[in-house]
Amino acid sequence: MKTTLEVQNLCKSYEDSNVLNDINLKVNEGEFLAIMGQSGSGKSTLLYSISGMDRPTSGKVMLYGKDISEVDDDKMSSIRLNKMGFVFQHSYLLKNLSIRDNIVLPGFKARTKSREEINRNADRLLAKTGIEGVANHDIKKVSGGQLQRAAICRALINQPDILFCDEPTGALNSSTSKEVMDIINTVNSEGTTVIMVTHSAKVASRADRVIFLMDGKIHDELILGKYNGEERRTSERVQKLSEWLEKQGF
Ligand SMILES: Nc1ncnc2c1ncn2[C@@H]1O[C@H](COP(=O)(O)OP(=O)(O)OP(=O)(O)O)[C@@H](O)[C@H]1O
Repeated sequence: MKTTLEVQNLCKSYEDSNVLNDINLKVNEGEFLAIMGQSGSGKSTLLYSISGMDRPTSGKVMLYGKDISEVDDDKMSSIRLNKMGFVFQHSYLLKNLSIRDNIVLPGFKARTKSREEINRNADRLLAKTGIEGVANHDIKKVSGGQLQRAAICRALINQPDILFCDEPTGALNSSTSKEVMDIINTVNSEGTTVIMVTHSAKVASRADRVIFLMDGKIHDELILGKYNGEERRTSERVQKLSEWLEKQGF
């Protein structure tokens, strides 16, 4: 199995506090990894340090075998634009653009595909996420769930190798969360590697593997295997994960 991302001896400090301490982690191609831990345990710091949004203090981050921890800022921006997609708790869509224009923008910025191809990709993503009906709407005139679907489309417009998600359902109600997680599972089942930070056992139960951060280290991991959406198995996964989280003191 191919390794998409490998983290070697990663440490991250802010002034005099060590947030991450000698993290080693391999994420396989097509894997869905969830990162959990108490508030302040360093989950977002880990996500940002491995996705080039922030720099590790020491250690290496290898993307398909190439060290990206020390590339210059321009190269890192290009890697983020072309190889990585990002979804956060809030959609951060641009207010003066329509849903569709927000989605195609990173496609035009990347300058690797023709206008026609970018538009075709946008149409495919809008249909896949069920928001084609609001494509030309102002972002102030759609629901929170539709905004988050649009954020997922925008993250996928350049067909990234990895989708990084930081609390992607944190601002959504439970039925909208389920719909957004169904989309993320579909994207993953089509081959995109997903790395997601979440507080929620229900959301993390969609992942293949969950790691638990404590004291700046990976304290434990739980293998859940591929999610198949079947109701009974979903509740078994949540149950197994909740018991494991209880053991971690969560
Ligand atoms: N830019 C920064 N400067 C200084 N300290 C920071 C910075 N970013 C994060 N920290 C500190 O690093 C620690 C880990 O923060 P981080 O946001 O990664 O935790 P988290 O597990 O994602 O928390 P939460 O679940 O509350 O979002 C915290 O103590 C935080 O105060």
